[in-house]
Amino acid sequence: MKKDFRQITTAIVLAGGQSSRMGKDKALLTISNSSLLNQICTLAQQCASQVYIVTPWKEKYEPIVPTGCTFIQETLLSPNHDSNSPLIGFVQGLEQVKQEWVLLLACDLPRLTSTEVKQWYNYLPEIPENAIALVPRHPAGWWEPLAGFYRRSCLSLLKEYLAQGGKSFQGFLNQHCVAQLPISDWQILFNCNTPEELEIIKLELQ
Ligand SMILES: Nc1nc2c(ncn2[C@@H]2O[C@H](COP(=O)(O)OP(=O)(O)OP(=O)(O)O)[C@@H](O)[C@H]2O)c(=O)[nH]1
Ligand SMILES: [Mg+2]
Repeated sequence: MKKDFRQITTAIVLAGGQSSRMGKDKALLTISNSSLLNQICTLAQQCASQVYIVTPWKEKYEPIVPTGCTFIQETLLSPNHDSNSPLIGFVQGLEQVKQEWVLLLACDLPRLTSTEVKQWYNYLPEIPENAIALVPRHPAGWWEPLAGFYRRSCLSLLKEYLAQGGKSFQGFLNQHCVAQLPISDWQILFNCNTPEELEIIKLELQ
């Protein structure tokens, strides 16, 4: 019987950054009457059998996320900082995952659709056993790590990487066998980081 990868995939949504370029919390930005965090969680629920939201600020987001999502309380590792990093948030989330695959998503991807993500699943059965992830790679060479799939089993490699002083997804992914997730239209991964980018997206989607 054909394996249903959605049944063995947990989505992790990261919602813990400083939004310093935006100047206000990106997760709470509203486009077409719902917040970016609500939109990405809704998409995640349509694409995976379980949805985790990793954040240090559960109380702030609880009222705005769809029923059925589970919060993972992130521990801040440095008392001098209000946030960790996407990589550390991911590791803390991954520690709770029981399923074989994780669909990792940032909260600031307003053009991403569930239709697109469901198509990505078609590539999962094809990827080699030794590939730890299936992630888009921009033609210029960098990875788009916050919109892709990871094997749960890469947790030990991630911890090793952090223990050796590694900090970035780019550095981590460059060290390992990673399958490239084909993206036909890069606009779909448009990242809404600044007020100017928010204006563009509001004009387009509202
Ligand atoms: N859980 C968690 N998520 C994070 C953390 N840092 C960033 N993120 C998330 O990772 C995604 C992409 O991060 P960025 O676009 O760099 O967001 P940011 O760090 O808030 O924004 P800038 O301060 O402008 O760089 C967003 O969904 C953030 O909420 C973190 O320490 N913990
Ligand atoms: Mg971003």
